Amino acid sequence: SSWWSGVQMGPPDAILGVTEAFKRDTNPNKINLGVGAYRDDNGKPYILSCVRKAEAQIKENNLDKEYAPIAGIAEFCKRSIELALGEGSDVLVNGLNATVQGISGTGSLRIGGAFLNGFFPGNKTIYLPSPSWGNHTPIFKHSGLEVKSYRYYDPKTCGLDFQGALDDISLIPEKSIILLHACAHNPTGVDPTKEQWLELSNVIKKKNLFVFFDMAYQGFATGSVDNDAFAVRHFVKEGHRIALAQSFAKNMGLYGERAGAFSIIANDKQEADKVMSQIKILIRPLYSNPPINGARIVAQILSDPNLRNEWLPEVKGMADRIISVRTQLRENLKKEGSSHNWEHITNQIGMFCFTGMKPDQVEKLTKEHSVYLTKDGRISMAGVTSKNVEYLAHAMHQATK
Ligand SMILES: Cc1[nH+]cc(COP(=O)(O)O)c(/C=N/[C@@H](CC(=O)O)C(=O)O)c1O
Repeated sequence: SSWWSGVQMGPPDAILGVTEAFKRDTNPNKINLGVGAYRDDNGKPYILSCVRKAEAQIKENNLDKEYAPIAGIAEFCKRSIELALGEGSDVLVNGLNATVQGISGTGSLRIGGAFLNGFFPGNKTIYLPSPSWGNHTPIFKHSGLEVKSYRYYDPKTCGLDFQGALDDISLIPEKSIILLHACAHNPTGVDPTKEQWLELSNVIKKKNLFVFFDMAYQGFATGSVDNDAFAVRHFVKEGHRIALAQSFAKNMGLYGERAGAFSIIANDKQEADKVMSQIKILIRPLYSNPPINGARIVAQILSDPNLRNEWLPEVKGMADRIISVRTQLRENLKKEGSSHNWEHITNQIGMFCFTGMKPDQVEKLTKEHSVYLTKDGRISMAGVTSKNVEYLAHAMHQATK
């Protein structure tokens, strides 16, 4: 018999598998609202013009193809953490951060999980919001951490269960790890208000919990990289020594380039250097050193004032298109005569709308209307355009009336 006769067929990925099913559908009206990847108003993937210009400049530099350092391209790391914390941040001035390049957001979270599993002195359990991005649980379980959750989403209001979150957080054993989505919560699109972030910071500090921020959408939620970093910057200002995973997949459209960063903020420079040395030791046997192309593009854009000033309006443009299709979808559902309250479609923020549709309604939407979305009723608003929003509203009304 074969070595592998015991291997079972695994299920398709809950998110990426939706796109596979979408590709097989021959219906010309089909709509892919699965993967959180931006599309323009013609439903096409979008390459930012600042990215094209950065690539041209890089090409002119005739750079070699040597290995990057284990920690990645230094300029990329410096510019990434600077984007997150803001240029004047004390942390950067005092060199308290240990920042490495990760394989996009996923790889940065994974390095983080591995580091925490190896060195976290407290309770090696990470508490995720309920629900959270589908890949968070496997990432942290593979890292060796125990995974638990705290209440976050309120299905009754399709909004934040703030009191539930506070109640659950106050029950988390001290010195545990808590994961927070910095902005544009996935899959719900529900973010705490600024006041609620202040309260969360106080409760989490009182409970002496360690914060791991996942910031995969900086600039993509409100269109402002500074607004979207509010929570991260507030927590750091309040003295939380956080871990942070960043991704440039969405806000620079670098999905397949896999550009991301992982940071630990230490108490002093010496501690940061020791932490950095241990993170490098765990990266080396994982993938040795990261891919250079995406990091070079990000470093070029963030370090060249002209490119950076071209990027900011482009990321705002993507955020604004998402906000406008939210309004259009809600208006068209009203036109369809839907009796449901769809206010959450415009209250929610970022790439996703957590529609509240049940699995059987999702099933109908896909089977009868060729609209593809994840079973939890999450739709990637990036897949909605001014051309397909009426069709979508009609289909959603038929599936939910
Ligand atoms: C919250 C969050 N964190 C990290 C990532 C990782 O992205 P990366 O491409 O590794 O930088 C994603 C991607 N989310 C979308 C794509 C995916 O599932 O991989 C999604 O939810 O559709 C997130 O939504």
